[in-house]
Amino acid sequence: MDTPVVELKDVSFSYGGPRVLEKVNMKVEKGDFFALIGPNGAAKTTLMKIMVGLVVPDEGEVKLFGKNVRSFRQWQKIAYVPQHGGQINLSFPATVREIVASGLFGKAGSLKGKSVDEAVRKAMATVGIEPLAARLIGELSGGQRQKVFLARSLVGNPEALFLDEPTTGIDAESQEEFYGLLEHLNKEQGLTVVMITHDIGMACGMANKIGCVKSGKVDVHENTKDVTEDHIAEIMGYSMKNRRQTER
Ligand SMILES: Nc1ncnc2c1ncn2[C@@H]1O[C@H](COP(=O)(O)OP(=O)(O)OP(=O)(O)O)[C@@H](O)[C@H]1O
Repeated sequence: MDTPVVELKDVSFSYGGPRVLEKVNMKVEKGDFFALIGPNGAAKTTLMKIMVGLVVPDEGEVKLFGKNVRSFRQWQKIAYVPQHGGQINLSFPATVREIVASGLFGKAGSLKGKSVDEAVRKAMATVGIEPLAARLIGELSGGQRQKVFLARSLVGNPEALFLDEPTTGIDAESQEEFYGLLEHLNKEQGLTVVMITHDIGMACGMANKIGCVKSGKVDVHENTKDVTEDHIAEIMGYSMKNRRQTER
């Protein structure tokens, strides 16, 4: 079997107070579409930051592609899209093309001139935003902006993509389109996807593994086709009212 993309062993973490994660053990395998779900404040974002090496756990071991997560070489293989694209300043006069190209920062290596243009063009074409290339990022709709962030994360040709609630605040139609893109990248191109979401329906329908984060632990469900939406909602303690709110 291939080396896992991410492997956590007995990982614990606190921000100074009580532990938000307690002896977490889990693996993300190559080709997984891994959905992380859980109530607000359950530590999903913290867990993802630990996976990509942005937060160092107090205890335990984190490996990315079998090596120490803090190794710069390992970071070259992944892309991380934080919530709201990392609170980018929308009044900054950057074009879509420039934002996508910024995804090559620190990764371009031997890419020069034409190769950079080609990589940027390819990433924009993959998510269907070529017609927006010269538009300013602040002029776009939420759904269009999410596609720009996705293109920026793909431009460095990552092996794994980590997305923190990428469809928050965008309309249902744009969400569907965005999930379709992710499914294509995962199934057709073998990209490993780890995604935090509040959309249980999507998680059950698309992911092959669901990690339920609650009370400092992560409960992983495989064969998600056998796991019903209601079952997951019950485990997570989501009321029907909450589910309707989060799925909007
Ligand atoms: N920088 C920080 N300093 C102190 N506490 C923090 C910090 N970041 C998060 N926390 C706390 O850690 C816990 C987990 O937060 P985290 O953002 O990881 O949860 P989450 O599951 O992603 O939540 P949400 O679904 O609301 O985004 C929360 O109680 C939060 O208040």
